[in-house]
Amino acid sequence: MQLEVRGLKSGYGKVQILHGINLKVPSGEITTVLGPNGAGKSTLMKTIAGHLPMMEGEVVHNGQHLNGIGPLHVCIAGVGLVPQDANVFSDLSVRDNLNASAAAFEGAIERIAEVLKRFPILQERSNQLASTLSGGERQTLAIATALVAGPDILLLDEPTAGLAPIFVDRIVGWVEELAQDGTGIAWVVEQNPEKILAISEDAYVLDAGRVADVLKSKTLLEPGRLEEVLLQVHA
Ligand SMILES: Nc1ncnc2c1ncn2[C@@H]1O[C@H](COP(=O)(O)OP(=O)(O)OP(=O)(O)O)[C@@H](O)[C@H]1O
Repeated sequence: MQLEVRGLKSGYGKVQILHGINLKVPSGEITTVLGPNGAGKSTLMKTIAGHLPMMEGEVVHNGQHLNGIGPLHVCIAGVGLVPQDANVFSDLSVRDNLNASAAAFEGAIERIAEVLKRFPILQERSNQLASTLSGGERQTLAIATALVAGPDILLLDEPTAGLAPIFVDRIVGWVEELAQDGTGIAWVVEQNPEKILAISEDAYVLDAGRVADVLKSKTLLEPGRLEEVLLQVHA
């Protein structure tokens, strides 16, 4: 089981941002996506998830083509996205955010209990409005609402950005567990790269809408190597 992206081109209106991306997200592995600001990492995640139309290319998951089926059907097919921003309903409680996500997916109501067990902090705060959660709690809720849909591929767009180290460690730990349970993870990484590279298999380096390099993530943990790779794409 895996997600495969072939020759993907997309952008905003007539402005093309991605120029033929090839990417594999195998199940049970964490695949990182790195690159400078504006390289197209979020655009890639949004396009795979069906939030942006593709101009060309294919997204195939377990043999099913996801092109043009729209975000809800991409989720139903088993590919979930945790976007960088606006990833929870602020005016709803934690519990109602989970219920709202569950409403669209078969068997999802039963998964709420599993998800709350995985994230006890959300259980404790189930009646609290999402707008009053801390940044780390809100990101946890965003991940939890994606999990309620029962994805076997999860796209994470910088879920640890700006979080306190304790939440970074928790999220890294949870995502590692999800991968061990068989979920394929694509993780857009900017902050805390070392923690994520240490548990990831392949790293895709994006630059100006193209894949500049595909490396074994652990090689980027060698002193100075990550900086070197990112400087090369800036050159
Ligand atoms: N809604 C939009 N309309 C038009 N252009 C956009 C839109 N969103 C992003 N872009 C442009 O697309 C390009 C890629 O942006 P994207 O957010 O995908 O990059 P990124 O690699 O995720 O960057 P960052 O690390 O800063 O989040 C940028 O030039 C950006 O200005």
